[in-house]
Amino acid sequence: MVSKLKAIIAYHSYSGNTKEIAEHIEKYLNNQAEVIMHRIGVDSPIQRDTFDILLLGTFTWEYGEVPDEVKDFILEVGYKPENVAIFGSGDTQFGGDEIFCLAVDKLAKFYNSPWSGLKIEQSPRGVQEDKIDNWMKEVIKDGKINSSKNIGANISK
Ligand SMILES: Cc1cc2nc3c(=O)[nH]c(=O)nc-3n(C[C@H](O)[C@H](O)[C@H](O)COP(=O)(O)O)c2cc1C
Repeated sequence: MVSKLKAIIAYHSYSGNTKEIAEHIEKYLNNQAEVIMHRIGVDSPIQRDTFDILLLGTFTWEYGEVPDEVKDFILEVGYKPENVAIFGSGDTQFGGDEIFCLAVDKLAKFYNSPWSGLKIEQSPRGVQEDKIDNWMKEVIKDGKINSSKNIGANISK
C-alpha cells in the first residue's frame, strides 16, 4: 500500500481570508493526505521531516511586505524545506498589480518553490475556489516537485 502524502498547511491570517484559503486546501486534500493545520504564531513549532510538503499561506502587508509573524515562522522552521508551495491573499486596492500578493512572490522565491504562488483577491469564496483547486492539481501533479521525488505517487488511491 502506498503511504499517504503528509502535508502541513501553515498559515497566518488577521481577518480570515488566508484562513479560508487554508481551509479550502485542507478540504481539497481530504482523504488524499494526512493534513496538519498550523496556525502561525499560535501552534507549537512544526517538526522537521514529518511532512512531504509544506503549504505556506500569508497575506501581504504594508505595501508588499511579508508579515513579521510569517518571518518569525520561517526562522522558527530554521531551514529551507525542498517542497514548499506558497499561497496567499491580498487586495489590488493596496497599490495595484505590482504589489498585489507580493509576499507570495517573495516567499516562493525565498524557498525556490517549484510552483508559482497562488494569489487570491481577498476572500476565496465563490469563483476563486476553482483557482485554488486548479493550483492544488498542479501542486500534487506527478513529477512536478523535483526529479527525485514524486508527490503524486505518494497519494493512495
Ligand atoms: C495596512 C494594510 C496594508 C496592506 N498592504 C497590501 C499590499 O501591499 N498588497 C496586497 O496585495 N494587499 C495588501 N493588503 C490587503 C490584505 O493583504 C488583504 O486584505 C488580505 O486578504 C488580508 O488577509 P487575511 O484576511 O488573511 O488577514 C493590505 C491590508 C492592510 C490593512
